Amino acid sequence: MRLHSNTVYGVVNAIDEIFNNQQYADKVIERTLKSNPKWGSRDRGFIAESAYEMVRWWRLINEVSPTDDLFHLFATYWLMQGNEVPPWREFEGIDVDKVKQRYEAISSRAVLQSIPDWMDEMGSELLGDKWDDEINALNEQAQVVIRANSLKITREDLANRLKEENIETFAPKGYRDALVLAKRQNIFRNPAFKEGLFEVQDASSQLVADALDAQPGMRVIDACAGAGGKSLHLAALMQNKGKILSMDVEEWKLKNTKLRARRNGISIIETKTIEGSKTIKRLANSADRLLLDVPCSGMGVLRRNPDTKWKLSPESISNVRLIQQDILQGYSSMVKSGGVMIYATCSILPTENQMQVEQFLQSDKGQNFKLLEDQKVLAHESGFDGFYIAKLQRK
Ligand SMILES: C[S@@+](CC[C@H](N)C(=O)[O-])C[C@H]1O[C@@H](n2cnc3c(N)ncnc32)[C@H](O)[C@@H]1O
Repeated sequence: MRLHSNTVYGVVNAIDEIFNNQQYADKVIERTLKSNPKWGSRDRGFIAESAYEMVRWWRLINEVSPTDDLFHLFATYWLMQGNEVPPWREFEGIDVDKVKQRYEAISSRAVLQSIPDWMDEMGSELLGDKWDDEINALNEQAQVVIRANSLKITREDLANRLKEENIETFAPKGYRDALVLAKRQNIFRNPAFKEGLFEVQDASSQLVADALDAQPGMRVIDACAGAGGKSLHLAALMQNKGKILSMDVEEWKLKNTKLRARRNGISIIETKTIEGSKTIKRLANSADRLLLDVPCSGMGVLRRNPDTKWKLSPESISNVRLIQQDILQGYSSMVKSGGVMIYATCSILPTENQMQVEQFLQSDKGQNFKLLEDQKVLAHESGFDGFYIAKLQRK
């Protein structure tokens, strides 16, 4: 593939923003693409993919590159992808053989997998034999998965409709509404998306609403609803009958939920910003089903958000674990006796998952609950994101 200097500069500038100005990768890439409307879809694809891959392999690239100059780092990345580097002034000092030698001399798993040492130690300690395969899988590029909005279309009809537009998909087994795109592409501009026929949602994430077993007519609370991905899925499973209260501490996220609900043809979602413990207390014993899709480290979704590797720390994981336990303790009272609660994370770490549930069950509040089942979804076993889903019932 031939390199073009304007797009390489685009990648290098984006990387500069991400690492030297501590900006979020997805926001920087979105801004870069927006500010250059003349770039065609190939150029956009090149910039987004190269920037994400450089973020993913940042530690390894830095180890192998002759210097920390951003063009040298880009050239190292480019060579490591099996490409050739053109004789540009920016790439002077790059010696292909030396890059190869430096790469071959590395034996540390943390460097080869391009993760911080602490993350490798934590993963190995908590996941044992499974860590090697898991971190390998978490470094792969994520597939684009969509969920057919069953309120408007069946999965089969959606697949046929996309096929008419030359978008090939396949239906993974075990996920009733999921379709995987055969080729990665930006699907948000597709008219079917604007008509609310599908949402982009990983297959593992689609297991969460399914596990809650919400029936039409029920009263459901999604207490950490964010931009509403799971609320929308719940509404579809409930055939848009009953009531879903989508709550979050961040009001702006709930605004997004409302917009998405309208596009999806959903009328049963009401949103409420959590102002404090009073908001929760007022809802005691009110829900047939309660979803706690809690904030987490995101260690199960590193494929989608590779910059998480560089933003997390053992301290930030300890902090989020405190919030998770607080949410379990404080929010579980909203479910009625006999009702079902799901505790879910997009993490693969047992400390955020089964150990949190065990701690809850051993606490005073947890005495009222029993664990029905839990799913520990690992990326290397499922082929999709890493998730944890525990189903508990209030006695
Ligand atoms: C994993 S995300 C939720 C994703 C969302 N359910 C979806 O499917 O798109 C966790 C959410 O919890 C919210 N959050 C953080 N602390 C919270 C708290 N104490 N109570 C409720 N929500 C909280 C965050 O703002 C974030 O939107």
